[in-house]
Amino acid sequence: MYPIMVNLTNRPVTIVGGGKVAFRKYKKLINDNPKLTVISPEIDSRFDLDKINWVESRYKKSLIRDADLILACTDDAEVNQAVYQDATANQLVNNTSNKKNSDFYNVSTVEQDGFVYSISSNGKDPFATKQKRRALEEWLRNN
Ligand SMILES: C[C@@]1(CC(=O)O)c2cc3[nH]c(cc4nc(cc5[nH]c(cc(n2)[C@H]1CCC(=O)O)[C@@](C)(CC(=O)O)[C@@H]5CCC(=O)O)C(CC(=O)O)=C4CCC(=O)O)c(CCC(=O)O)c3CC(=O)O
Ligand SMILES: NC(=O)C1=CN([C@@H]2O[C@H](COP(=O)(O)OP(=O)(O)OC[C@H]3O[C@@H](n4cnc5c(N)ncnc54)[C@H](O)[C@@H]3O)[C@@H](O)[C@H]2O)C=CC1
Repeated sequence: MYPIMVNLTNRPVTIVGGGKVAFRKYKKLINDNPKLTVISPEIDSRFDLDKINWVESRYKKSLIRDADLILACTDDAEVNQAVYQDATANQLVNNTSNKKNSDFYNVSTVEQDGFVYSISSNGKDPFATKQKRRALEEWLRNN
C-alpha cells in the first residue's frame, strides 16, 4: 500500500450505505468538499443533507458510474462485494467489510499545527490503529 494525501475537492465520491460506518467516513471526507453522493434506502440522521446528494435507493451498478472514489459501507457483505466487482479499473473502491477486496484503506489521522499525522496498520488491525492514534495525541499534548 502506498500512502498519499489526495485532493478530493469537487471530485465525485460515492458512499454506498448510510449507517454508522458510512457516517464515520463521511465526517472526514466532507472536510475536503468532494461532490459526495450517498446511496442507501435509509440514512443516519446525523448526515447533513445539504452537503450530499442522497440517492434514496438500494445499490444498483448504474448509480456508481460517475464516481472516482467509492466506499462500500452497507451492512450486506454481498452488496459491498458487488460494488467492488462492478467498479471499473479506474475507480478506487474501499470495501469496509472485506479488507482483502479493497483498493485503499482509510487511515486514522491527528491534525495539529498544520501537520497531518496518519496512522495505518495496513488494514490489519483498526483497533490497534485507534490505540496508536490515542497514544500519539497524548504524546503531542506533552511535547
Ligand atoms: C481495513 C479498514 C477498512 C476501512 O474502513 O478503510 C477497517 C476495517 C474494519 N474496522 C472495523 C471496526 C472498527 N473500526 C473503527 C474505526 C476506524 N477504522 C478505520 C479504518 C479501517 N477499518 C481500515 C484499516 C485501518 C488500518 O489500516 O489500521 C479508521 C482508522 C478510519 C475510519 O474509519 O475513517 C477508524 C479509526 C479512527 C480512530 O479512532 O483513530 C471502529 C470505531 C472505534 O473503534 O471507535 C470500529 C468498531 C466498530 C464500529 O464502529 O461499528 C472492522 C470490524 C472489526 C470486527 O468487528 O471484528 C473492520 C473490518 C475488518 O477488520 O475486516
Ligand atoms: N471499516 C470499518 O471501519 C468498519 C466496517 N464495518 C462493516 O460495515 C458494515 C456496516 O456497518 P454499520 O454502518 O454499523 O451498519 P448500519 O446498519 O448502521 O448501516 C447499514 C446501512 O446500509 C444500508 N444498506 C443496506 N442494504 C443496502 C443496499 N442494498 N444498498 C444500499 N444501502 C444499503 C442501510 O440502509 C444502512 O444505511 C458492517 O456490516 C461491517 O461489515 C463495521 C465496523 C467498522
